[in-house]
Amino acid sequence: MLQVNNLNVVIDDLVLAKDMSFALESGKVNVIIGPNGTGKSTLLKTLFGDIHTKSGEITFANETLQRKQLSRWRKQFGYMPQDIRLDVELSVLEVVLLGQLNALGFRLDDSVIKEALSALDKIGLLHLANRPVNKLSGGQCQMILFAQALMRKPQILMLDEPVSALDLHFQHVLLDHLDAQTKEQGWITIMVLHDLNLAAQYADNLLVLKDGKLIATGHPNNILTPSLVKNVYNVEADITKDAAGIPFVRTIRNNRAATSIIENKEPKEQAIKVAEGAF
Ligand SMILES: Nc1ncnc2c1ncn2[C@@H]1O[C@H](COP(=O)(O)OP(=O)(O)OP(=O)(O)O)[C@@H](O)[C@H]1O
Repeated sequence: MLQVNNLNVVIDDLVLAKDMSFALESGKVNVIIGPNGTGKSTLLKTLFGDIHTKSGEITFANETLQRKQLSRWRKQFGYMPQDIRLDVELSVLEVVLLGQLNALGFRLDDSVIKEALSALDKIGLLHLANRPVNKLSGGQCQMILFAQALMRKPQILMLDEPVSALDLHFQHVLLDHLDAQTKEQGWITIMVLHDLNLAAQYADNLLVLKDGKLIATGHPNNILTPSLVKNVYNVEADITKDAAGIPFVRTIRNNRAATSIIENKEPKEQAIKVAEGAF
């Protein structure tokens, strides 16, 4: 169980976590949703120990996150960041093997290479094994980083918008694989998604953030409602449920661009003046 108690994070006067408390269970896929800039990536980085907390406590398996013991804490994590550029002179296979960096010796064990090749095979990318990663497409890089994260065999796996560059087929390959591995291995998986329908299909538990606050948490079948979507994104939505009770979110166009320009005229002019004053 990963437990977060009364977490507060403030950076440059921005409140990015406000009195946040939640508990995440093993073998479950947890999906964080919320508007841009609301603190989703910051929360992942905070759990990883990358960001100082103002107050609060983060515990996992009877251990509390402490700055003195960061390297030990981080060994429990696999982390696939939002930035998917792979600007290194390495082959795909070498990048996947880096997921096992802690265990690699001077001589590579055949079993480790087989495992990396098998990871690529399972996600349908074995044919890329010897290609240089800096020549891959954005979506291919994202899949390779996913294979690398799986190689770590983490207890807690965090993925920041892991399907942002993927086509429909690979979105489901990645998420199906992630869901199966999470359940099979008993991982705590935490990922950020923007697509509410993917979140509804794959989350065992949704964490809904707004302005640094956890405003709702629970199974998508129970908490994904038109009023939640309106409250979080200021977008109207119809939500229907399929036979399994999984919500399907259809958002409704409302000529927002035209109205928001008129509504925000004054703040926009003020912002231009402030920006001009900076030069
Ligand atoms: N180290 C930092 N220094 C200053 N500001 C930061 C820092 N880290 C994050 N922020 C700010 O905190 C806010 C939240 O950032 P964060 O990346 O957590 O948002 P997010 O919810 O993941 O957004 P998105 O959906 O756009 O990826 C942003 O305004 C960002 O500029």
